[in-house]
Amino acid sequence: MGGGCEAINWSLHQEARIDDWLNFNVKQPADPSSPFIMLSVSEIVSAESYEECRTTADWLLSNTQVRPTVGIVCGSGLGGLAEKIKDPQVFKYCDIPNFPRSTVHGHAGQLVFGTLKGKPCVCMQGRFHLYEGHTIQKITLPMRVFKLMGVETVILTNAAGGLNQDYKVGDVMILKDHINMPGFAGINPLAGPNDDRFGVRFPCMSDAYDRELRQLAHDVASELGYDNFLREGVYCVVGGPSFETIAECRMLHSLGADAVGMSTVHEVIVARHAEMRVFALSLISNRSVMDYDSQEKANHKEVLETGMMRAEQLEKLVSTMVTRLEPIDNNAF
Ligand SMILES: O=P(O)(O)O[C@@H]1C[C@H](O)[C@@H](CO)O1
Ligand code: HPA
Repeated sequence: MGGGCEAINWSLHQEARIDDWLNFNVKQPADPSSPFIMLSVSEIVSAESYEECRTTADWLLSNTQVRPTVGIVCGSGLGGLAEKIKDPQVFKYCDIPNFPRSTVHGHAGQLVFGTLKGKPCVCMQGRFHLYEGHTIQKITLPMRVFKLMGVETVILTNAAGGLNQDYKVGDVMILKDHINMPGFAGINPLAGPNDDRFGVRFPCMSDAYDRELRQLAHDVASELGYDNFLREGVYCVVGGPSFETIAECRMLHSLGADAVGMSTVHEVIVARHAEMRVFALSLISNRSVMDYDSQEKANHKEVLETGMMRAEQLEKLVSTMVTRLEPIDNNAF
């Protein structure tokens, strides 16, 4: 291939597709007077990402009659929500073109289509994390596939450590905002050339967590009698997989974070870039260790156990919210 593209191990098929792409997009610039613009591999890959997402969405839509308007992402130990989906059609991630593989215990690794209280849904039973070694484009690919399948609202769940000292294990925190620690080091799913077919170059994140959906969650939780364990706060994402040190927990709390986790934010950024509504909640699976005299130790077993303990209420909360979701009026000003 031409200069400017580092040598990487493309398959023959991919090489052929890239040559086609280069011939179409680079060797014949739209404006003949313009100089050749040699794209780096990352630009080719990001341009490929639209094609990848389109291929994946078309493959899924050709294998199910469901046309989902709601997308749900189940975090560690929270996959039970997918069991509530009626008339489920299940696709294992390993069978879905371009989908990564889930490798974390507590993440089933399958996509479930069906209806939740009559609403057409698609549910990720298991998600992907940077610490598994996936690229940030791969872990957020499902969000773009959701968009291309017609999803309007994304509901994300995760398990997180409680930095806020008022939080107890088993509390549920509605996310009102996030702190993207990896983002400060340039690790952002939107880094690289922007694909206008998904969204704008500089998307706003100050309204990432839909105010109406947060209010709906509070209303439903009150009706269900969940007020005693419902919180609302700021979620901070870190890379993981090691849990945070005491100094890190103290720092993150001083920065305004109420909970710390290893997921969700990257998906939210891509979902908002594509102008889908976002609602997210954290199950506080453990209290972050903030005191050098503490004997507590964060561990994944405790995360999964807390998920099982709170699963029923979380499923009830989310499924009831789904029944009350109004379709987005695309003509509304
Ligand atoms: O997918 P989530 O964010 O729920 O998974 C949490 C964070 C880590 O991946 C893992 C740590 O126990 O659980
Ligand atoms: N830190 C980071 N991620 C987590 C935690 C935690 O304490 N608990 C569950 N996921």
